[in-house]
Amino acid sequence: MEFPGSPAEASNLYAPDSGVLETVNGEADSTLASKLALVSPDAEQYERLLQQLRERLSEGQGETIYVIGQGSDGGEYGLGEDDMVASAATLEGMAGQCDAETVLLRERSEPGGRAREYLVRRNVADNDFLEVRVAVVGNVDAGKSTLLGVLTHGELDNGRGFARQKLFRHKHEMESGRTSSVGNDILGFDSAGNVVNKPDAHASGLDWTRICEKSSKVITFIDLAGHEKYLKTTVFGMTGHLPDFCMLMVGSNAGIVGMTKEHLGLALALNVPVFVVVTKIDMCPPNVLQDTLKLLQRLLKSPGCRKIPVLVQTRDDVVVTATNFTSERICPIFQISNVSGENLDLLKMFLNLLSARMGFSEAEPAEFQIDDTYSVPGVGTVVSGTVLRGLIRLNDTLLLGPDPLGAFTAIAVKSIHRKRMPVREVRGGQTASFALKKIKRAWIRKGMVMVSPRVNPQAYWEFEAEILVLHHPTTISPRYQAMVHCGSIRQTATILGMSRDCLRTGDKANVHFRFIKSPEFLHPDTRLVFREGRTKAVGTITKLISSVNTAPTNMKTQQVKMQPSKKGGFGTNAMAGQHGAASGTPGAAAGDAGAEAGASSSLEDATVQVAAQGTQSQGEDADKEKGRGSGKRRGGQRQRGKQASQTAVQVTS
Ligand SMILES: Nc1nc2c(ncn2[C@@H]2O[C@H](COP(=O)(O)OP(=O)(O)OP(=O)(O)O)[C@@H](O)[C@H]2O)c(=O)[nH]1
Repeated sequence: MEFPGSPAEASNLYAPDSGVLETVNGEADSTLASKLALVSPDAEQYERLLQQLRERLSEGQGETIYVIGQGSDGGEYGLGEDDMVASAATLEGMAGQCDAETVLLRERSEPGGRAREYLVRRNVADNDFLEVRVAVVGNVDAGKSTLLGVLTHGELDNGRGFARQKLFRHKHEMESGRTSSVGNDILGFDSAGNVVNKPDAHASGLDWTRICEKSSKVITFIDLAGHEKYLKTTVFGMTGHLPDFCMLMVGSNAGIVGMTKEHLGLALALNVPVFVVVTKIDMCPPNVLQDTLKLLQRLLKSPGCRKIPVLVQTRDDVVVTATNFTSERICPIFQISNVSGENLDLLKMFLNLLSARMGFSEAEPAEFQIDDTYSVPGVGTVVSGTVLRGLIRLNDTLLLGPDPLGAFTAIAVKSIHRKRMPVREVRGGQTASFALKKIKRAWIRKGMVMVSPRVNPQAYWEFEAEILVLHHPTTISPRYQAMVHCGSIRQTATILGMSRDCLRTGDKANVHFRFIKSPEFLHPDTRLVFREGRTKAVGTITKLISSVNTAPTNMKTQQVKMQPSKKGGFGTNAMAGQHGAASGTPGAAAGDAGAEAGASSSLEDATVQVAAQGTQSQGEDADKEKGRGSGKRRGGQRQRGKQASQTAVQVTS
């Protein structure tokens, strides 16, 4: 393997004190730290080894890489033949008890004999699989759609656009050969790491359900457009679809051109680990390929990127880079041909070893971020997106919002799909879609969320963020407006103030933003991209600002229209996003919803408006609401979803 990064950095990967392999197999216990630990453990040692393997499998969301013949006790690495056979048998036995499979990834010579690395992957329950999302970016014609066609359909390309035809979604894409929308393609691996995609020659596409049923791990490729005119979509794909990794494609003959740097910068700004795939090596003269690789490595090592580029040429390189990849500094580089198939096996092996970055805890309240909506005949409105945290089960009640007033509506989860497959639950890190009853598609925006009533969701008009201006032709000053991309939120915001008089390229500042259209559900520490034409800035949300009495000026007339509704009970205080908290506590809200469900046995009907941006305590709000007579209030039980939806629409119209 070549380590074009500094030798010190590269060798650190293997150094026992590097933090990467510092405790082999995660073993901190000195009695089990010897390379001989698995040779003939007694009952107690075996139990501890087993326990440790279980923990590592849960930490790795069902998989881990286990090293045999290498201790962390400072002894010489490597085992003799008999000890290796005995250790492998012990590992096999432990894996069996964890309901996991072992696959030998690599064997290497060490001074004391041989050392091996095994992938230990838990067998998943029927209809369950590990999920890893990979955003695919790169300049036009780098071969993105072609590679995805080749990987997911198992047929090589002819160099004239044969493989990509299977992926295009729009007629104009077929004609121009350019991707314009965010596309999804899946590649499934079984527990032994074999690709399970088997396209049906008679059917037009892949049978996703079959792939998911047979897979232990499914890689979802988020295929993003390469052309500059679709950059908005590309940014949305990178922020809204929450990729675990970014695959940057570079045509070896074209080199680092067009949007390549832009896309790399975007991945870096969003802290998404990047690997590079250099395509078309079949048609590229060797000197041109070398130039492209040199430029690429220089770019990756530059102060703006600070990556350690690693050319992946063997299966060993794959294991080392894949297992150290989440450290974010390593940047593996593959050189492939979609036409001859060269090195595609290395890329597939790498993809099989990637594990999702997003952890999951069942105890956390559920949060689902919507990145797309559909109207499905016979089903109604369907929302798709990513579960950011927690667990969502069939029949759970979630709060959907914020609507343009900053309010949330209780809905019941009546059907869940993962990759087009009906399931009973989804958890943090997984993508899913939900059919929503009695909710109009037009009512739902990208960036809305569905959260557990425990979350006490608030919607914010304003926030502060620490911003770095990557590029701006002149200076940015207050009142400047640009599009904020944050998760799946995509809305224009105005700069109300900042910690400097004006901002130029390269400047950092604390900036106060205000959304122009509707309040959003935000979290501090979320990364965001702020862009308008050629202006780009990246940053992190530092503070969410309550917006009591800070309704957007462009809503004033509409607010007046909304106020009287003596019958409807929309008192001024209840104007979410205008006068703070709207109604009862979320707990009360959930309770209301529950009560309604009991009364009408239709939870989807129960609309609950919960607090939006108020500074008042929830208790106070609840009291006020009670004082107004909760039964008829919008926070009350009798407000129907339809009515609320209409209200929401009126306000924006
Ligand atoms: N010879 C050769 N041709 C390739 C290879 N990969 C892709 N191509 C060809 O390159 C052209 C462009 O490939 P695409 O997959 O459409 O490129 P893209 O990056 O998806 O482009 P956009 O969708 O516009 O962003 C097609 O004609 C492919 O057949 C390769 O490895 N070798």
